[in-house]
Amino acid sequence: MNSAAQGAKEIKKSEGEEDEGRSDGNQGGGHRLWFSAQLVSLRNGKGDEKEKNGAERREEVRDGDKEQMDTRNECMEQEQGMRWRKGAIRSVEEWDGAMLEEDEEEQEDRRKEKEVHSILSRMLVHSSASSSSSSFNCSSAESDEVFSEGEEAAARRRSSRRHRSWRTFLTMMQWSKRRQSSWVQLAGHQGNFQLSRGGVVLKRFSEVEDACLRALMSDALQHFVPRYHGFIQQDGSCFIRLEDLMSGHHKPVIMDCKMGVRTYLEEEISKARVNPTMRSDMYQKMVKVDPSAPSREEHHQGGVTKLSYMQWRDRSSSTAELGFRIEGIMLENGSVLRDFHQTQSSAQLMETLLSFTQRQLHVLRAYRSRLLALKEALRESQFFSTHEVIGSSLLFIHDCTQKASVWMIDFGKTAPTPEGVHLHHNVPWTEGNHEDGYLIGLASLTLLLGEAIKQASGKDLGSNSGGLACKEADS
Ligand SMILES: Nc1ncnc2c1ncn2[C@@H]1O[C@H](COP(=O)(O)OP(=O)(O)OP(=O)(O)O)[C@@H](O)[C@H]1O
Ligand SMILES: O=P(O)(O)O[C@@H]1[C@H](O)[C@H](O)[C@@H](OP(=O)(O)O)[C@H](OP(=O)(O)O)[C@H]1O
Repeated sequence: MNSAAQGAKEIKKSEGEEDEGRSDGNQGGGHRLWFSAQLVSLRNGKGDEKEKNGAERREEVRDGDKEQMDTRNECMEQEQGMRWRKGAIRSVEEWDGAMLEEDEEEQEDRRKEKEVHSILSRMLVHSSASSSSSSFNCSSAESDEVFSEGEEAAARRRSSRRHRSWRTFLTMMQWSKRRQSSWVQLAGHQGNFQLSRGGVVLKRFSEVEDACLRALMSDALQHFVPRYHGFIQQDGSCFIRLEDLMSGHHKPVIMDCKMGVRTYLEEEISKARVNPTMRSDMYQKMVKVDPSAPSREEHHQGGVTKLSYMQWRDRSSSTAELGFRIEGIMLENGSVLRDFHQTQSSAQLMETLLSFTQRQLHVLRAYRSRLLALKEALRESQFFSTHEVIGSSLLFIHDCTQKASVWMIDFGKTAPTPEGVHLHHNVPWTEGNHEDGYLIGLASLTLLLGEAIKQASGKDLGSNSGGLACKEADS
């Protein structure tokens, strides 16, 4: 086969793989559809839902925006003044009663929670009152031996009820465990997120991010960004409401890659020049990773400027060189790895990608296809051509089913380019040119995934079987 034919075959294959990769995105779309329908229903006060197409959904976001305009200014004021309560993630129970909108799924969740508590209390009471019940005899055959004939019918009923209760209890505990353990904040400012329900996460309001998400909902990139559901005010704080990208995944395996050749804004350079504030927390983080990193003066002061810290982070990781870095990974068993500060070389990164995907070819291919599709969407995107994308991440998510997808998140430092500046996104940054190097990072990741696919093709152990030892009902 000549190389052109081979190329064509590769492209065809990629398209097929892309379908696979998108199937998750589409499922996300299905979820979005459902969620939007709930919002419409709440607004119209109607129970009957109609499926809505993409255009209608976008319109809905705009309607929601109109309704929320009154509180937006207040949120922006709060953003300036509010001191964020560190570690403010609250439990599901504490969040109860606090949501502005409670949809059917939320009501069902609440009902299940109450049932779990009531079954649990009943069982504990029963268990302490009766020694025989402590072993939870579930077999009716065993029960037959224990009960006399006269009591048999009632005993059977009791036993069967107990059996059902126990099974329901186990199912609910599994459900409860899944709900509580499935969400993780892998990177970023801890305490920035709150648990929510109905496939939504709440993130601390930022005017910059709010503006980006609004624009993105009708951009060519919309299928690569979590659905934006506007913002809410809660207990005096404002949150943006985002589609929970982990929702619907069973034991998700996730990776956060911060994109671009730099993670600081050009204005942060000017700020550091005019008013160089020493940060002792950043100095501590720096010496923990590399005691020789601070200069003699910084050691003496026990502090570094934020700019100096950020530049060191970019240089000592793969950011400056390859245009992205790994911020964190959560494995299938829930363990979280965040120590990638000095993961810098292509070899280290590829090894990490192979471990993260457990060398599963279908996962590696789905990720690569999704990145190729993202590249296309970025080419068409009006948003991308007019914004400097700094500190934004790609969130990779897969699980033991066939789902694997990549999403753009975190637009807190993404700003419109200054008048007259046109970005290429794939050329080196020099101060004043505002280039972010986003496409350099995307190309590096795509290349590394390609290499990983080659490596895994030789040594793949179980790509067709789903790879990970993960069953739907094993939790
Ligand atoms: N829509 C989402 N669905 C599921 N998880 C999310 C979503 N958005 C963010 N996360 C999780 O939260 C983490 C941090 O997200 P994000 O980067 O937006 O936070 P941040 O505090 O703004 O970060 P930074 O401090 O780098 O600006 C991600 O790594 C991911 O684990
Ligand atoms: O990842 P690390 O090494 O912990 O360092 C943090 C990271 O660079 C964040 O991007 C940055 O927040 P911004 O991007 O929002 O500036 C934060 O600054 P901060 O401490 O001033 O919030 C740093 O501490």
